[in-house]
Amino acid sequence: MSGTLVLVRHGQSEWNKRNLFTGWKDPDLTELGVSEAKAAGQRLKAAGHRFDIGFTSLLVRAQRTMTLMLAEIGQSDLPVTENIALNERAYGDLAGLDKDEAKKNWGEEQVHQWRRSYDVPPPNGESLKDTGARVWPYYYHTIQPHVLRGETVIVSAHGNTLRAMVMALEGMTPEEILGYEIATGVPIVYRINPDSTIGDKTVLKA
Ligand SMILES: O=C(O)[C@@H](CO)OP(=O)(O)O
Repeated sequence: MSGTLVLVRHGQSEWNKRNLFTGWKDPDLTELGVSEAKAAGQRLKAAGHRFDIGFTSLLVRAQRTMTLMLAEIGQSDLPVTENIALNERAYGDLAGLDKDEAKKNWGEEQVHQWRRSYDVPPPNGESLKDTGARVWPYYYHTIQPHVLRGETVIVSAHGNTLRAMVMALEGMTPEEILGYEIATGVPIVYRINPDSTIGDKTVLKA
């Protein structure tokens, strides 16, 4: 029996709106972020998903997105595990800086490398590879066993932790992940076969 894995990036945060590097900082959702989370829940409900377990990070934007989605689905009592492994990539010295200011200071190409490359870490922060080094074991040891048992699993996390997960799930190369973006509040639904291959993928856009 195949299992289902749903990945959702949190709704817009205060710092997404202000264009600031966020990482492990802990801003809340904006009003738009709250609506995005509710809309994601409504789309999951309309697609008929009922969850067996949820996973999220220690950061309020991902936790609140999970709570808002589950309320829409009518599953506010779902067991949800919170783990630091799903926290956003640590942005080091960039956390709290304006993304456009950073481009002016260090140049567009350098900032793009820090934000989207596989293995170039921002100063004192994590590269995507470093982030993957904590996300992948957590996925394979803790999340995937539920999916392979045929359960339906929801993960509410962050742009770069989800990029790391998608990279592993889809077998993307470092070049392919460079151009891959994950939108806020748009569920990505994978049906996963018992041998861990992907059956199909659906993106629940508005
Ligand atoms: O600031 C951050 O933590 C992330 C996600 O918003 O930014 P980006 O991946 O776009 O560099």
